[in-house]
Amino acid sequence: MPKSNALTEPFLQPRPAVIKDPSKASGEYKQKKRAKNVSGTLSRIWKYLARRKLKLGLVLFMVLISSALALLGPYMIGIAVDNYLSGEGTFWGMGWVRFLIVLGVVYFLGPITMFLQSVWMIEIAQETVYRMRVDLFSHLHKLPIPFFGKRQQGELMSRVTNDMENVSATLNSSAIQIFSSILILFGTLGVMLSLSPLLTLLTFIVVPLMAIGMRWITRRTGPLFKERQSNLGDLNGYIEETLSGQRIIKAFSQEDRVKQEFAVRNERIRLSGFWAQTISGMIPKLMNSLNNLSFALVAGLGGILAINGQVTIGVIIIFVEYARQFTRPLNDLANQWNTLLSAIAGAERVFEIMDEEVENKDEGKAVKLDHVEGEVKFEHVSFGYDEGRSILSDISFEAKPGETIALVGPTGAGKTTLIQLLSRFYDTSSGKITIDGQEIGTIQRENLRSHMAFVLQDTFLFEGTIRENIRYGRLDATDEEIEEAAKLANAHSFIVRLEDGYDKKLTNGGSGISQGQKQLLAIARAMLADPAILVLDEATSSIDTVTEIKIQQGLQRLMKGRTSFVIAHRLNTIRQADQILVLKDGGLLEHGSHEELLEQGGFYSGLYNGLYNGQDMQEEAGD
Ligand SMILES: Nc1ncnc2c1ncn2[C@@H]1O[C@H](COP(=O)(O)OP(=O)(O)OP(=O)(O)O)[C@@H](O)[C@H]1O
Repeated sequence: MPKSNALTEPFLQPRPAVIKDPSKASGEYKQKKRAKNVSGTLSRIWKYLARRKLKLGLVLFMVLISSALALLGPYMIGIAVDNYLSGEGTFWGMGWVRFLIVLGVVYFLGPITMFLQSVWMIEIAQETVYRMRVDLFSHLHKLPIPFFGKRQQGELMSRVTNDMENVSATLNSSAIQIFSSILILFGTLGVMLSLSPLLTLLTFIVVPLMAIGMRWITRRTGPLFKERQSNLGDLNGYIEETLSGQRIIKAFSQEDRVKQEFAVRNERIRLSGFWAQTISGMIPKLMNSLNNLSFALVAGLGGILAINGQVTIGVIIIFVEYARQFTRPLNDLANQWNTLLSAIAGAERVFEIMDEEVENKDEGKAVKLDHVEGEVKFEHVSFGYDEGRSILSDISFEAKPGETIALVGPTGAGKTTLIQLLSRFYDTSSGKITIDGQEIGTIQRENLRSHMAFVLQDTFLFEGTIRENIRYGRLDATDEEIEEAAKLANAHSFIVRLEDGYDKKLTNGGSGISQGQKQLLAIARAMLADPAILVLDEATSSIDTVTEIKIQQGLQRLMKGRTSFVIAHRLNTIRQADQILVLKDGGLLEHGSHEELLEQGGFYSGLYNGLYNGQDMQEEAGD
């Protein structure tokens, strides 16, 4: 049996329902804003940042310089005024021209250092987030199928996009701004105290008022912003749901109802957004007023102190400037703090995924099979998705290389589950499954799956050309091999009739081609992969007779010489199978060829002789 080296089609889990209201649907979403382990998360972010230690050092150096320059400018002006008034004529030992030049340099260098620190920090931030994104994405793809079964797709998406974006934005500016704000704040305080403790006290008298005012406002805006976020999530979920359910909405003429529901959700955002923005818009006004109050106090009381000779005019000028200056970092700190906390929470959510155990964690000692004949054995296999609920129990059978095994049974009997165990998307609870005598638990998962191909009912096509989609079966296949596979699969004739032939671009999961054509492509893909073991889920949807015949022919060629497991719906397929496994309630009820089972006169023969009069065996079995 030839060997393939690529999985032909991911064994898709059914798409989880879209979150209607993320704040309700997932407890996790609610906790999103707060990190549980801030120091642990910060140290992990640091590990990424530390790769650019040198540049980071430069950034910090620039922050120090720019903060020092921000303090120096007003200080120099104050000194100059004092020295001028006292008629000293020199300023720090300099003539006024030199002094002005130095002052000019101080004010000129300030923005330059800020520009440099910001550009370098953006570079570090973008690289850090780039690496984190790469790690997260590659980790996501190593996670086992059960992980995806338990998670909301939208929620996972939001971690890769929103949370990463949050981290990115914060690293870009907030982190450095917070650091610089703290430096300026303490620097200002230090210089002020050294000049006049009394004036410092006067200047800072407004700080508690600011704190009280800010607290009053944020207490009101906090819940409003949260509500707005949650409403936004709700609206996003609704838009996603209605877009993916477009056909159903149109088919049931639900457009008006959908519009009304959208309007209700949209209105909720408008209201919460209005109040959140209006109340938070009061912050700058409050800050401004208190700033002016501080200015008046320093100017007025400072004047009295100056008359009494306790401080100089220059010192008052320095204080007036600083008073204006220190509210900015205070403001920044208040603004950036929340952003920082939410970014840490976002990073934590990203790391949470990275900490999930990967599928091939302990595969170091696992074997790799270069060649597979296709002998498959199930020995007393039992399994349950959740503890305490058995789905398959004590299944035993043997498939010889090249045989076709039809899986028959009512809906929910466990046919898909059996296939999932064979491809090790899930591991058995007890018993063992072997391929060519090798227990599958001891084979590297990727290697195991490379010997299998899947043709499922719902063919998944990626955005790209038809050629690329077939090549998914084996990435190193030549164009000739792709065409050869398409010919064998009976897909070639329809492909060449398309406008761009093999180069036709497929979008939206292959919206431009029919269901039957999609299946032909899936067969071509599997043909190209050339696996020893094949998994087929026969389509139940009705396809026109000509295409149906083409699919059947393609499948016959594909199955030839390969061990094939078919979740069979067509009587023909079932009749021709070497073995039929009749599953019922998770157990192997009957097992044998079509003739043997008819002779047994059991469930299968009952189905066949009595109930069966249509096309779909599984449907009848379920009734
Ligand atoms: N990811 C899962 N987690 C929990 N239970 C599951 C999961 N997938 C399937 N089940 C349950 O396992 C049982 C068997 O499902 P399975 O999909 O194997 O049946 P099936 O025979 O393939 O049905 P159908 O013919 O309808 O596709 C069902 O009761 C189903 O609810």
